[in-house]
Parts: sequence; C-alpha cells; structure tokens
Amino acid sequence: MYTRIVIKVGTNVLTRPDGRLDITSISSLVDQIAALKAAGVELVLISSGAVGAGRELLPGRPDDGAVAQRQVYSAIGQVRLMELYRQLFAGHGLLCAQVLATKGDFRDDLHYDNMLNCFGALLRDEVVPVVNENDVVAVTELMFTDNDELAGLVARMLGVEALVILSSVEGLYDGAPDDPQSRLIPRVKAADQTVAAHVQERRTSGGRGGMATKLRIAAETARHGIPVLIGNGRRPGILATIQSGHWPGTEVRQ
Ligand SMILES: Nc1ncnc2c1ncn2[C@@H]1O[C@H](COP(=O)(O)OP(=O)(O)O)[C@@H](O)[C@H]1O
Ligand SMILES: N[C@@H](CCC(=O)OP(=O)(O)O)C(=O)O
Repeated sequence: MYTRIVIKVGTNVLTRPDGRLDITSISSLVDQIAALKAAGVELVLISSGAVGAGRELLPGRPDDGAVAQRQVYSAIGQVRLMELYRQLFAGHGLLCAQVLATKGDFRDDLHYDNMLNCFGALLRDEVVPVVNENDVVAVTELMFTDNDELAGLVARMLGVEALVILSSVEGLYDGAPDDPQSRLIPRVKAADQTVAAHVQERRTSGGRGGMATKLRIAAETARHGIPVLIGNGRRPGILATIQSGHWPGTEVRQ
C-alpha cells in the first residue's frame, strides 16, 4: 500500500490522435486521482499536454518545431490545461496548484530547496500539485529530455514510494507494441541493460522522449529505491491497481 506517489501522464493520454485535448481521458484520470486522495494517498501529478492544448487553440500554424511557436503553444495551452484541471478537481472538492520547473531548478540549491518546501506545504494543505516543464523558458540546456525526466527528479526529491508513468502503451514490450507477436514484459530489474534493446525507434506523435527515456529514467529512479510502474493511462481504473499489487503494465525495481 503506497502512501506517497508521483504520477506522470504523457501527451498521448491527454490528447486525441488528431491532437485535440481528450477531456474524457483527463476527467477519468482526475476521478481516479481523487479516489486515491480520498484513500489518504499523498500525490503529485506531472502533466504534459500544454503544447497540444495550445496547438488546438491556434490551428493552421506551420508545425516546424520552431522554439517560439512551441513557447506560444505551451504558454496559451498551459492556462487552458490548468483551468480544466481546476474545474475537474473542484468537482471532487479538491484544489490543485500549478508548479512549473526547468532543469536549472534542480541544479540550483536555492531553487531546489524552494521547490521542495513548496511541495511540502502544498501536500500539507491537501492540494494536488500539477507539475509541468516551464516550456516558456526551458530552451536548450534548461530543457528536460522530457517530462519523464522531470517526474524522476520530483520523485527522488520527495522520496516517494513509487513513480507511476502513464503512457499510451501497456508497458514495455519485447518488440513493436503494435506487433501481435510482441509480449509485455511485466518486471524489469533496474540493472538489466539488455531490455533497452527492445525499444523501437518509432514513437507516437505527441510525446518527446519515447520509451527509451522512460526506461532510462525508470532504471535510474528504481536504483534510488523507488519502484516505477509504467502503464496505459487509458486503461479503465488503472490507478486503483497501484494499491492492489496487480499492476497490469511493466514494473521496474531495484
Ligand atoms: N518496446 C517498446 N514497448 C513499448 N513501447 C515502445 C517500445 N518501443 C517504442 N515504444 C514507443 O514508446 C512510445 C511511448 O513514449 P511517448 O510517445 O514518449 O509517450 P508519452 O507521451 O506517454 O510520454 C509508444 O508510443 C511506443 O510506440
Ligand atoms: N511540457 C510539454 C510536454 C513535453 C513532454 O515531455 O511530453 P511527453 O513525452 O508526452 O511526456 C507539454 O506540456 O506539452
């Protein structure tokens, strides 16, 4: 039974294949998070989706990956995403808070301490921190590989009991996830470097780092004694299975 966890949700769980925000999926996740909160679990949510949410507001722009375009999408999208979270959590009588960070905040002792103190205070006040990379200022060396890296750093900072990474796949497969011959790997040892060979080059459109970063971050986090549960964020009731001990995805442990 976990009492303190970090949950990371990837772009492809929060948006539809056409790039629009998937309100049904977000709403279902908030319901599940509220149920965990009601059961006394302290949690921090790391949520991607700002760029996708912003892109939907400014359609028809060239998708050339320009830094300024990404900054604009995330700046307008983050507001929209947080407003949605605010409304959905309020439906459960819960407050949520926005926390934005760059890689620099984990390198600078003062920033690190300020962030840690803020998380502590938010959790004491029963607020759900919703964390994202500060895409407006996180450019080049201030950028995380992706939010999986940010999630791993927050999990270690808070010394949580588990990191849950929700994506659009069930977990790590021993081949291409859409190949019927591929099998899900339920358990991975952090020290096992052979599993990286299963990662395919191709990944879904919205995400940044893909399965390779997920696996690297999971192994690094697990080596620090924090188990990492990778699973499908669209699987109904997935978060309830954290407590039952029957995780349907891939579990990475020390
Ligand atoms: N061996 C593998 N098992 C599972 N997924 C894999 C594998 N190799 C590559 N992937 C890809 O990794 C992707 C998940 O990473 P990503 O797109 O970054 O997700 P997210 O947006 O949730 O962070 C999946 O779309 C999947 O196609
Ligand atoms: N900060 C970005 C998320 C980038 C990212 O890491 O996405 P993902 O690989 O889907 O977790 C956003 O909010 O759109």
